[in-house]
Amino acid sequence: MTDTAMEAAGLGKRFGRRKGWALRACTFRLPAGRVCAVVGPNGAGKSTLLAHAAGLLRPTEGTLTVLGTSPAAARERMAYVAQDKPLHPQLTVEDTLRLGRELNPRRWDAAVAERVVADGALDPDVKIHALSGGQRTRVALALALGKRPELLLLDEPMADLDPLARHELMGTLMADAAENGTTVVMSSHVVAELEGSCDHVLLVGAGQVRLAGPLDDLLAAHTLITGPAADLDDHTVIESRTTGRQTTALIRPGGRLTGTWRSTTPTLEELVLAHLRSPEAPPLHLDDTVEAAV
Ligand SMILES: Nc1ncnc2c1ncn2[C@@H]1O[C@H](COP(=O)(O)OP(=O)(O)OP(=O)(O)O)[C@@H](O)[C@H]1O
Repeated sequence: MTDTAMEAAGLGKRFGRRKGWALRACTFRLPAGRVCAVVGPNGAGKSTLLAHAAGLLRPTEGTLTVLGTSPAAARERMAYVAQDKPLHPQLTVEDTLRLGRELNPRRWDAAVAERVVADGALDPDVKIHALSGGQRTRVALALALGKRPELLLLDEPMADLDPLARHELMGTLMADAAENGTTVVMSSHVVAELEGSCDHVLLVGAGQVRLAGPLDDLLAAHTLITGPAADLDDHTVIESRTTGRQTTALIRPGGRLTGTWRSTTPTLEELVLAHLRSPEAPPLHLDDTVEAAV
């Protein structure tokens, strides 16, 4: 078993010569056993990255390894829930789980798959095409968890779910991942919900990795300050807003903070929002990759 769940070195993807780069020069390392949030604006490259990890796309340049090997070689040991949750529409819920078992005879955990379906009060005899989007998500997650993956790739898994189902399924997912040491890589736009679940962050913007590392380290590297407008030249300013004489800024401190600033550690949401609003902010890698803080 490797201690690295996913590693990219100079990963780049271009869909056709006339298109721009969907991913470019992406270098990061994700240790095994982490719950990693992949965040970024629409079109940033999150799905493209996850599809590479799942072995559905091949890099134009650079490399991406998962579980210490190529995505193709690791296919049995990982599960991938794509954004559109492709399932066979004519199969019933029960048939779908049976297919999951037949396709994964050595690893299949019927108990967890059946529990996820039962928690949503889904009729096992109903056909997939008759399910709502959220119910289909539940079946897709049941299939993925039933596979007992070492690496679980989830592309916006919660987007279709109502808040209660989202809360309940996130709880199931996190408890299951913790119990089995599963690495989870999950893209999402609902950053506030990731706060209590993820312990690693990959922020992608315009195809590049802008923040990478353990959540606590990334938060600790930033400070949210409020106070009378003053010179911040000694620090890396990610975002700064001044109203009247009051400035609020998210910075990477370059030394001791002088002056009358009130300072706090940002939340994940504050960290992500500031970086989304400031696409020119310098990247920060705290994940042991060769690319150090720039
Ligand atoms: N099959 C494809 N053919 C051509 N271009 C593509 C293809 N898939 C993605 N792209 C382009 O690659 C870029 C990244 O897309 P991607 O779907 O990875 O972004 P995303 O971060 O997942 O976005 P969203 O948050 O909207 O789901 C976009 O510019 C998109 O148009």
